[in-house]
Amino acid sequence: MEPIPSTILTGFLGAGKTTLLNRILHEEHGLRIAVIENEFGEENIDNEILVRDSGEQIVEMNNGCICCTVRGDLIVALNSLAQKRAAGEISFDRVVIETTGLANPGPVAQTFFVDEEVGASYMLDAVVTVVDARHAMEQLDQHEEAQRQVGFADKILLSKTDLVDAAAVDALKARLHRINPRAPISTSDFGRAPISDVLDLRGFNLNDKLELDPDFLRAEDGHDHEHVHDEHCGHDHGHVHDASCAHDHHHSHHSDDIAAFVFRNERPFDPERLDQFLGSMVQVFGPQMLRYKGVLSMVGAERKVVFQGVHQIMGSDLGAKWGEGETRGSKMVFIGKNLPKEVFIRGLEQCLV
Ligand SMILES: Nc1nc2c(ncn2[C@@H]2O[C@H](COP(=O)(O)OP(=O)(O)OP(=O)(O)O)[C@@H](O)[C@H]2O)c(=O)[nH]1
Repeated sequence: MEPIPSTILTGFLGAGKTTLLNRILHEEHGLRIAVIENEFGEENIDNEILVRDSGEQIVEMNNGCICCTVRGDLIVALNSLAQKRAAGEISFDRVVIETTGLANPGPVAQTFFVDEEVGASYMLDAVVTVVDARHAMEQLDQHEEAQRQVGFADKILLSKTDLVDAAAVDALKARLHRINPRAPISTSDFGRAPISDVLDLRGFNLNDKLELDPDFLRAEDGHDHEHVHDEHCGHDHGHVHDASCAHDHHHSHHSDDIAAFVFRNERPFDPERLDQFLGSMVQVFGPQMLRYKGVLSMVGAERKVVFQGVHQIMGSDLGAKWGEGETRGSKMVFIGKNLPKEVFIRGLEQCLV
């Protein structure tokens, strides 16, 4: 049987996850979605909001979606859903797991790789993070979990953009982009986001498209974001724009613990050396390595190698053939907490032929 595509929906407290799910659960889209509320033992308020007065653990919605509450182990819940599905007791095509606002999505994502039964029945499609445009700046300043949720994202949805002005949205987008240059950002206005922005993103699939904004790469090459902000804002604090300017100003100087860096080189890698190096890096820095992904050129290989990982768990696969006339080379992006960029870059250079 084909593995069931699964989406992890995360976002800080009150970001708008339930609002988004509620819309998905009530919309006619022809998809049969099982929603898992991953509350880990807490009293589940969300489930009551979603399905209203029903005491059932699994509730079928009239558009075919299923809502299910997990008060314990996510692995047990996923396996039990898969068994019921295989037995023909319930029917659904995909799963959305809503994590609690304070959750670190890492362990939830790892469930798909570490548990064999879950791995056989499900395929992690993407981590989708809802970011509250009104409160995110403060949340990112104060809560590492908020940064982590952004760092893990394969897709970011901005909620509550109706409550802030365009300049604040731009400043937030720039910051989110610095934390996670991989994740495309779009908006979810009271949960109104196209379903294609939430499901079937294939963010976790190994493919050889490593989307990176060229501006980000340029910035990495030496441009200083902070200065761009300064010039833009000026230092005139008595100005009318002061409120939002001072805000940007303050945040542009804030360095998030969770950040990304990129490695690029046109020389091919020696696979053995690279394997050894990455193996030892995940041993040491795995807990800080939220997400990494790359398209690599290996010496003597006709095909691209695509690799990615979450913390200590790494995987790689053969990608497409290098095109004729295509410039061969590798690019990798690492998103993590306080990662020693220089150590990674110098180490990776040592693995080149
Ligand atoms: N103005 C505005 N309010 C929104 C938007 N999206 C959600 N909200 C409101 O934000 C509040 C929190 O939304 P929820 O969907 O419950 O957020 P959540 O992420 O599920 O919250 P937790 O489960 O507590 O982490 C609700 O009052 C929503 O109506 C939006 O786009 N604009």
